[in-house]
Amino acid sequence: MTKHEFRYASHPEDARAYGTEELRKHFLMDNLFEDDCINLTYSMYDRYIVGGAKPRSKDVVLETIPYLKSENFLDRRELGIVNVGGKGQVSVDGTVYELDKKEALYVGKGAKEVLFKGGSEALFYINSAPAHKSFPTKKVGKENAEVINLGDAKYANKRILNKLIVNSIVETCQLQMGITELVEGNVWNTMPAHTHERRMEAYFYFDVEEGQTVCHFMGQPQHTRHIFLENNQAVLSPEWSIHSGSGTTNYSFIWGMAGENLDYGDMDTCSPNQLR
Ligand SMILES: O=C(O)C(=O)C[C@H](O)C(=O)CO
Ligand SMILES: [Zn+2]
Repeated sequence: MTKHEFRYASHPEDARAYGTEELRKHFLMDNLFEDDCINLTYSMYDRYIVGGAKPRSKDVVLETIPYLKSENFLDRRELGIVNVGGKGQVSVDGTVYELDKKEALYVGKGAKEVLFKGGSEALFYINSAPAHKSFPTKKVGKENAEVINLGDAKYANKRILNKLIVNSIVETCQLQMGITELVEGNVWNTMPAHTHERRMEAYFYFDVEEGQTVCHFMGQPQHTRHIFLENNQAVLSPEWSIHSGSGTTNYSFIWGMAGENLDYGDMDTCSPNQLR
């Protein structure tokens, strides 16, 4: 069963007035994984879809949702999947792909059936963006990732960034996805923070130790707000917003984005002491 929610986009000046509940209502996605379901949030930020598939006692098929007005989910879209649970399988039009934890699958526009195989402990995190062209479906294993070491233990932000679905590895129309892993003893991601008016972004936090939390910072650099996230929760980052976080432990997160360009390095960075 494929369930869906809808989120409008917010003007940054309106978002400044949001309190805790409104911030959570508009930006947080806290119910991604439900047994034998696919839970999707369709956002008006670049019409990006964020979701999760948790097949357990049966196979689960990605169904079209009313906002698409298309016969199949991928008639006019592309899809990125990252497994954050135990080893699992995804079948695309009958071809089966094995995904270990932290491995990704890109599915191009035009695929008719995406099926998440039941009977495993897999948890599939999903991002999707509109697509104008069909690129081949491709698995991106750990060995294919582009790995970058970032940060410094002195600033508590030492982390390993794994580019997975980026155009140097797999051709896509808009979608870019990857995993950043905080090294033990480090807690700050994406600090110095940045915005990119050309692209929206979504962050999904996982491998957060039980009982711990991540404080995600958002908002315009001069008007920041925060949302606390638990394990396996995601947050939308509008094009005008920073997206950075600090945990009470180290953790990992998946970043995914879409918009005007495919240039990962296109960021407007702000130094920590410029933030308000
Ligand atoms: O740790 C980081 O820094 C990131 O992972 C940054 C994200 O990849 C990002 O925000 C890309 O725009
Ligand atoms: Zn970013």
